[in-house]
Amino acid sequence: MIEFESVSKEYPGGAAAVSGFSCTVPSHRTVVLLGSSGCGKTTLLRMVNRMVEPSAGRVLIDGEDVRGRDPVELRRSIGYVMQHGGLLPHRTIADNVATVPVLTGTPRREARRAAAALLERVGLDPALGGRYPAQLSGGQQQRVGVARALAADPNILLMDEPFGAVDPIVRRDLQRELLQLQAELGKTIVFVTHDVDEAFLLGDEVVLLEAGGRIAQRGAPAELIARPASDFVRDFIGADRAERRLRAVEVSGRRVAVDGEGRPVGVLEP
Ligand SMILES: Nc1ncnc2c1ncn2[C@@H]1O[C@H](COP(=O)(O)OP(=O)(O)OP(=O)(O)O)[C@@H](O)[C@H]1O
Repeated sequence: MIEFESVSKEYPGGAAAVSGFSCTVPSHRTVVLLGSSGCGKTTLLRMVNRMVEPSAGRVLIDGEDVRGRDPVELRRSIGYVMQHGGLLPHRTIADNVATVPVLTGTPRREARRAAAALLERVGLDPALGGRYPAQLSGGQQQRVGVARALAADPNILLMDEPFGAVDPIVRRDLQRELLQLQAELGKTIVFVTHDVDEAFLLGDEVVLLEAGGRIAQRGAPAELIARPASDFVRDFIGADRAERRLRAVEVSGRRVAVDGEGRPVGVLEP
């Protein structure tokens, strides 16, 4: 469990990036921090592994203030996936994945073997382990980023717009694979995105942020749709989403759901 207790952050010379943010991320759940650029999502995420120190308030992991933890050891114990993969360009894929286990004492050969299994787990051919990051597609690099974050078998995964830089089809694949992985692994995940659909697909709970890290609303995706707490929430999640009425039409023997303007939104199960 991760607890943010009234955390604030003022960067030198800047306005408050986050003020008085409180939130609990239950163990084995995915909480998505959703909001526009600059609302403080990354700042909040990085407070968990002490890449950012709060100006006030504290962050607890399983009841323990992270300030009492050695930052290097803390970072190695938490998986972190960045938007552009953050892979080391001059190391092979296998070595990128094996970096933290090797640093924490796993013999290199064993770490490489584990890396190959992890690559498979995230849907990559383990033979890619011998390549360098630049020899992989963007989507493949993101998968490696996830494998690397999982390598030390952390309880917590921090994911900062991990699928933001890939095309919509690959993005969809990565999202589904993450759901599958999470169903198997049950990590405690904090996932940052500005994409409403991604947040609603992945989040057990969504925390919608306004400027300055203020919580506009938090809840299960369906709650945000059913009862948006303000006009801001209504607008952010898609002004018409809550009001959109769907109806079914018959097309080539299947029932297709269409919205009020006749746009198809999906096929209904028989
Ligand atoms: N190292 C820093 N020094 C000064 N100001 C910073 C620093 N990092 C972030 N900020 C400012 O703090 C605010 C919040 O930034 P943050 O990166 O947390 O937002 P974000 O919601 O993650 O945005 P994005 O989606 O664009 O990454 C912004 O106004 C940003 O300019």
